[in-house]
Amino acid sequence: MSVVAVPGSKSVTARALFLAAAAEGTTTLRRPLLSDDTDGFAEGLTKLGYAVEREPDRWRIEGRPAGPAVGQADVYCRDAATAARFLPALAAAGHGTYRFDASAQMRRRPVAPLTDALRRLGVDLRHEEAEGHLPLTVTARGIKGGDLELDASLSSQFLTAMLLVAPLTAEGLRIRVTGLVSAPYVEITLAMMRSFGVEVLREGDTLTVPPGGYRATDYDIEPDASTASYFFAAAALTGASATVPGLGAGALQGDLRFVDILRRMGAEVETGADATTVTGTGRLSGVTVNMRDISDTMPTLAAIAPFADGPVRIEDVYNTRVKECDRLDACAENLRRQGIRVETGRDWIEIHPGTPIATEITCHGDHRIAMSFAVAGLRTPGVTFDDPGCVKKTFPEFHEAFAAQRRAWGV
Ligand SMILES: O=C(O)C1=C[C@@H](OP(=O)(O)O)[C@@H](O)[C@H](O)C1
Ligand SMILES: C=C(OP(=O)(O)O)C(=O)O
Repeated sequence: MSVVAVPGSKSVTARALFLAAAAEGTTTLRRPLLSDDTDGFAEGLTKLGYAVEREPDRWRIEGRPAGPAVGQADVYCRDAATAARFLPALAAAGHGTYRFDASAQMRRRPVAPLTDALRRLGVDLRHEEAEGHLPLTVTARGIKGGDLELDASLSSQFLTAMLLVAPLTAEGLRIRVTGLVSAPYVEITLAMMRSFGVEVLREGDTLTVPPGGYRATDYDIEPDASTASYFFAAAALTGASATVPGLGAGALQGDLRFVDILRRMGAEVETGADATTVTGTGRLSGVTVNMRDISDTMPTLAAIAPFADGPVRIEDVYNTRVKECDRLDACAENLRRQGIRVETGRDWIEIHPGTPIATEITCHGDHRIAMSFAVAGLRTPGVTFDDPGCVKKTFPEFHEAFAAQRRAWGV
């Protein structure tokens, strides 16, 4: 058995930072993720005037339920969609002029359903260049609240942003949601809002959030389940065993369900109260899976798919085309260059069994493409990367940690 220390969850860290900023009192976050996305998020809060004190394993944030402490700020969200989508909502609840910009990669990703929702609530918001994309400026005078319809078919993050800000509005929000993707991320949002004192009422597709009520708390960040997928997949692929403490039956993140796919493919999976173990059995069968709920782990599965004994078909993942890159195309391109037969459609990919040849992986600046193909590289000596450093978005030490794990496994 090999115990793998996986860094903190990006999604939980980003939400905890927002909630801490919005709460009455001082919050301590334990074991936050230290990466480019979360560093960008924390820096964004600092720019908005929140006091964020950072020691490596403990961040302290002073909350301000009235919104940002400064009247003007310029926030650079880097590659982080959590920052680019959650922080403008937080800023809108304050009073001032706040500009948000991001990297070229993040500028290409959509924010329209969020910015439309804010505008419908009366927020003055201007896009500087392309409509529905960063850069944008919010001229905030608080949010009154009310009823909203929200299309979450491109990203659940638009819904999370509106849910998180809802208690800061004067009257609260009632949101009717359509087309939701990545639904488990909304469950993380609701569970964490509850930890900070706010209960959301659910009736079918409608979520009602009362005004007020966030309270500071001490909060432990669980390990990142999407990051854990690389170690679980590596175990399944090589016959090794990976135990990730801190991700057990009570974990918040839907991406832990990736192990159910590995189990269907032949791996042994044990889920304990506070840890999950995957052990490879030497068998990896083909599978057809719907990954709408857990699409950050689509590249993990796609990269190891050639080693299955039958085709691997992944369905209902259109929104992976609007992530750090077009992930369906990036997976297909790299697999084809490795000599693997691949078919793709609007929202699916099918990968046939084969023996990948060593090539340079084109990462498209996407951490998940790099980490996924590093896993598959366990069975393809000589794989290299055009941009290995792109892993900094969520796991700056990935290559070193993965190499150390490999030595521990002897693979
Ligand atoms: O809310 C979140 O923290 C996230 C939601 C998901 O995005 P989508 O809802 O855009 O699929 C996920 O892919 C992303 O990495 C993190
Ligand atoms: C899609 C991702 O990130 P985000 O949308 O938070 O930028 C990811 O981490 O795979």
